[in-house]
Amino acid sequence: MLPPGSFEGRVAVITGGSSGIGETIARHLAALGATVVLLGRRPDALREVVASIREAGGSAAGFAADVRDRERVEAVLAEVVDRYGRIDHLVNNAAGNFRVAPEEMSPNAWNAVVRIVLDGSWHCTQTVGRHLIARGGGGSVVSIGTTPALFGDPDTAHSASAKAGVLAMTKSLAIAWGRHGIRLNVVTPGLTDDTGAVSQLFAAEGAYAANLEKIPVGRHANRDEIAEAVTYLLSDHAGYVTGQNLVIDGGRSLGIG
Ligand SMILES: CCC/C=C/C(=O)SCCNC(=O)CCNC(=O)[C@H](O)C(C)(C)COP(=O)([O-])OP(=O)([O-])OC[C@H]1O[C@@H](n2cnc3c(N)ncnc32)[C@H](O)[C@@H]1OP(=O)([O-])[O-]
Ligand SMILES: NC(=O)C1=CN([C@@H]2O[C@H](COP(=O)(O)OP(=O)(O)OC[C@H]3O[C@@H](n4cnc5c(N)ncnc54)[C@H](OP(=O)(O)O)[C@@H]3O)[C@@H](O)[C@H]2O)C=CC1
Repeated sequence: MLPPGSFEGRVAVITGGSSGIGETIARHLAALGATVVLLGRRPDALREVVASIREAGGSAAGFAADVRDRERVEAVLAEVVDRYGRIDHLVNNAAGNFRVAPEEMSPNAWNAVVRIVLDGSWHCTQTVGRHLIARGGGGSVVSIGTTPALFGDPDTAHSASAKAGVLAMTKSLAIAWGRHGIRLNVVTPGLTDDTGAVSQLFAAEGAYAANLEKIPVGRHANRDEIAEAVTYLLSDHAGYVTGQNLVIDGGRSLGIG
């Protein structure tokens, strides 16, 4: 969608870039000329995706890091700046989620998800933001949201609450850092094929088909459709867009709100 070379000379960090939507975002950014840096917990998964992006002619590196670990996040991002001289873009994509009734959720279960989604996004965003401000500004951040953050979901209150926090963080920092030329936005996908969400949340018999029934356009999203929106919002073509939430759910949430 974007002209070739749109991210030439840029460095983009993608958390959870070793699978699902994050992997596809990384592939799109690399194809548009960015050096992509992937963060995730599993080194083998990172190695595989990095090798495949390089085979396709892209520039990529992977760092094993749990985004909940502030010290590790700071150390990795400092190493990225040392190695490449800059970070221009951040995609807060790493997430954890599972279905559990709120009255049955243990404190650890709540924390596991909130610390990945909300704390992890904060650790990465503040660290990258400080780098961007120190270098004189510019740059952009996209965080991946979820429709339950807007409308609620009884089975994923931890994820919905954390993602609502990420949306509020995005709007707050968009105001704070606008004068530094730093833009922050959210992309909120509906259920997207070939991702952890499908296996993690829609594995029960009939759940995937039942969800399909609720979508006006009659199908689930594909990973490229989400990645294209993310690359647009990260790019200079979206230079006047900040603090916004782009919902890409085939009309699923229409009539709910
Ligand atoms: C429309 C679609 C929207 C999609 C949105 C998405 O985000 S899709 C993205 C989908 N992708 C992913 O989710 C991929 C990444 N996901 C993950 O890594 C794991 O699912 C994680 C989030 C649990 C984190 O792992 P970890 O190693 O840090 O955690 P841990 O194993 O140590 O457990 C911590 C606590 O949670 C408890 N608990 C766990 N499962 C369940 C359950 N089903 N039921 C109840 N509780 C559960 C567990 O018992 C423990 O509590 P306890 O017993 O101590 O009181
Ligand atoms: N797929 C969908 O239908 C939808 C997805 N979303 C959102 O899109 C994003 C991607 O989802 P999806 O592609 O399904 O996810 P996947 O489960 O396929 O991938 C999640 C990625 O995040 C990484 N990750 C998880 N926990 C951590 C952590 N603590 N630190 C670092 N990395 C971590 C995983 O790597 P590793 O395990 O190696 O750490 C993996 O690469 C998420 O933010 C999700 O909430 C929103 C709505 C719908």
